[in-house]
Amino acid sequence: MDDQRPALRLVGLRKQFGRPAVDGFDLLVRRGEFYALLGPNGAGKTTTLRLVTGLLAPDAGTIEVLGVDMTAAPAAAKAKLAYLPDEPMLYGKLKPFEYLEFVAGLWGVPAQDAEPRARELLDWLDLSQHAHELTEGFSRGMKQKLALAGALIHDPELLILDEPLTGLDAAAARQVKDLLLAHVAKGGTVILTTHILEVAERLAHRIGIIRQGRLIAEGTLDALRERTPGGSLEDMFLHLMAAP
Ligand SMILES: Nc1ncnc2c1ncn2[C@@H]1O[C@H](COP(=O)(O)OP(=O)(O)OP(=O)(O)O)[C@@H](O)[C@H]1O
Repeated sequence: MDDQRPALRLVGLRKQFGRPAVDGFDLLVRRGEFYALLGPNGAGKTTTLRLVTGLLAPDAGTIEVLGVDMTAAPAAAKAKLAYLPDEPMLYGKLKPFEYLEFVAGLWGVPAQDAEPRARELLDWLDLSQHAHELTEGFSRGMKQKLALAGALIHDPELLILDEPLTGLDAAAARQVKDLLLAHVAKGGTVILTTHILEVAERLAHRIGIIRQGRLIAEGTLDALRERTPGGSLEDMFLHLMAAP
């Protein structure tokens, strides 16, 4: 049955650029999970997300999005997900609503569905008062929030985000976190990378730690903490990074 399929299954995923960036990555994320991927700079997090979202082709391994194979059926697999890159691209000459209409059109969302959804997202992210401004004048955080709205406009089942909270002020970070939690509350799946351990601690059902292109530890916050008795997630993370 469709519902039994994981949101994401990676088996033996590999990609190298001269040297391995993703080096035999296995991962299983269930539907309705909030999964945080942590790892030091250069560990392979962004490359993994770019493989998963079909922006890069793997050298080896399989990627299954809600049961659909990314290599065999890329269009069907991509339709089930949305990707928010760490530096999203907007079209500066569009206003927020025009941008969302444009993205909705790319996904084939009918205008009568796209319009109320766009308004709801702009309201939620506190961007409605900027509805008549061109996005080229937006601050970095405002652009990031609008890009998130664009990612959500076709109501994807799986939402994949690369460092979505970096550079946001406290209010914006709260709006984005609430939106992600709402996505999970209605049955969607969220996978994000973050360097902010507190985000992983507070939001994620499970946390995966990646080092040198491999998943080296994974579990709930409590399960991971047991690996470093008395320690915090930060202690455990630094301990794992320091291991030979
Ligand atoms: N297009 C590319 N060409 C060459 N090397 C690349 C390319 N993309 C990534 N790499 C290399 O792959 C490795 C993993 O990079 P990646 O960006 O996936 O790491 P990351 O975990 O996202 O790091 P960060 O936390 O700094 O964003 C690095 O050694 C990086 O230099």
